[in-house]
Amino acid sequence: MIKIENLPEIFIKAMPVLQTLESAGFEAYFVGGSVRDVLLHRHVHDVDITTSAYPEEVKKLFEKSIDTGIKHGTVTILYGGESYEITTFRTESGYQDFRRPDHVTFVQNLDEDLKRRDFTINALAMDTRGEIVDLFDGLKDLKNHIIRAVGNPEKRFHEDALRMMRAVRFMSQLEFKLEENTEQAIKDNHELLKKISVERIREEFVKMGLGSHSRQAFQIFLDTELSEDVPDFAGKKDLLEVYPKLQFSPTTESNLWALIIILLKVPDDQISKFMRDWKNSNAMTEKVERIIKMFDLIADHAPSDYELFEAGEEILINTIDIAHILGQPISSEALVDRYMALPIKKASELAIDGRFLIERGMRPGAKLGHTLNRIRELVVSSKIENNQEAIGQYLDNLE
Ligand SMILES: Nc1ccn([C@@H]2O[C@H](COP(=O)(O)OP(=O)(O)OP(=O)(O)O)[C@@H](O)[C@H]2O)c(=O)n1
Repeated sequence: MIKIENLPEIFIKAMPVLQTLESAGFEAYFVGGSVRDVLLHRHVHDVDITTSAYPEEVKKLFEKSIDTGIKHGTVTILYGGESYEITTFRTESGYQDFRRPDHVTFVQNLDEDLKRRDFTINALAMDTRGEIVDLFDGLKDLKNHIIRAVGNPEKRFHEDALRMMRAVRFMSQLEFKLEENTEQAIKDNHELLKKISVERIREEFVKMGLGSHSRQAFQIFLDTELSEDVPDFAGKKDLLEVYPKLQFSPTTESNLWALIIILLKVPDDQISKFMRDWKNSNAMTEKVERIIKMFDLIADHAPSDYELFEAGEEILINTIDIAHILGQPISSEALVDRYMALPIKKASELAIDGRFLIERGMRPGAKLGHTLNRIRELVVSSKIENNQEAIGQYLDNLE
C-alpha cells in the first residue's frame, strides 16, 4: 500500500471534512485529479471528495452547503473558508448538458465508483491516512506516463464521449503517451464527439493547446480523427498537419485560436463565424481578430508608429509570438523597442481630451472627434510634443 507523507496544505485543510464523514460512519476519500497531481508532484488546485453518504446525509453534517447537483449526487460544502464538492459513490452515463451527467446511479462502494472513471490515472483514491487505493494499476501508468482507459475503453467513451478529448488534453498537459487500445477505441468512436456540447469540447481543446506537449497531442488529435468531429475542422487535416511540426506551441488562448485560424486559412470575413461556431466570447473574438490583422499587417509592411500604437502592447507581443511559432522572419526586438519608445502608449496618456477642445471653443461633434484623432496621431508619431502648450500651438496654427 502506497502512502503519501507530507501532504500538501490543501489536503491537510480538507482532512477534517473527510474525518467528519468518517466519524458519522461513512466512507470518504479524495479522488480524481487531486490524487493524480499530488503523486506527480504537480500543483493541486482543488480537491474532490467521494463518499458513501447520500447528499442529504452530507448536508446534515456541515453547517453551510450549496445544492450544486443534488440529483447527480453532488453537494458543495463550505468549510474553513474553502468550498468542497462532495459526491456520493455513483456511476453515470450520458452527458448532454454542460457539466453534469444526465443519468447517475448511486453505488454501494468505492470500487464501483472508481470503475466508472475515465482513465486509470484518474481512478485513484486517497484516504485520511494518505493511503492510496489503486484498483486499476493507475500508479504503474502514472510511473510509465500512460493514459489508459479504465477497463473497456469503448464503454468508457460511450458513457461520456468527451473523455476522448480529455485523453489528448491529458497527453498534452502531463506529457504522457496514449495506450494502444485506448487510442484504437478513439479511432473507432471519434464520431461520438458530435453529441457533445461545443463548450465542453472547447474547454478540453484549449487545455490541450496550452499544455506543454500540445504538438504531440495535436498529432494524436489528428491521427485518431477527433479533428473531424469538432467545429469547422472536418476535411482540413492537410492544413492542420502543420501544427505538430511547428517550432513552438502557443502560450495564450488568443494565440491558439489565431494560429488555428491562420493554419486553416479562414478568410477575414469568416473569422467571427469561426469563433462563434466554437462558442468563444465576443472579447476573445475581438482579440483574435486584432492579432490576425496585425499579423497580416506586419507581413505586408513595416508598421508605422501609429499602427503600433493602435495594436497596443498585448496584441503586438501576441503577434510577434505567432510569427515566431510560424517561423516567419521578423525583427521582434526592433518592433518592441519602437513600441516602447512611443511618446504615448494608450489613448488616455494624451495630454488633452475633448474638454480641452471644447474650452477652446470647438463644438462637440464629429469634427471634434476627428481633430482629437489627428492630434493623437501626430503625438504618437512625434510630430507634436505631448503637452497642452504644444498641442495648443498646433491648434492655433490650424485656425
Ligand atoms: N468525463 C469525465 C470527467 C471526469 N471524470 C472523473 O472525475 C474526476 C474529476 O474530473 P475533472 O475535475 O473534470 O478533471 P480532473 O481529472 O480533476 O483534472 P483537472 O482538474 O486537472 O482538469 C476525474 O479525475 C475522473 O476521475 C471522468 O471519469 N469522466
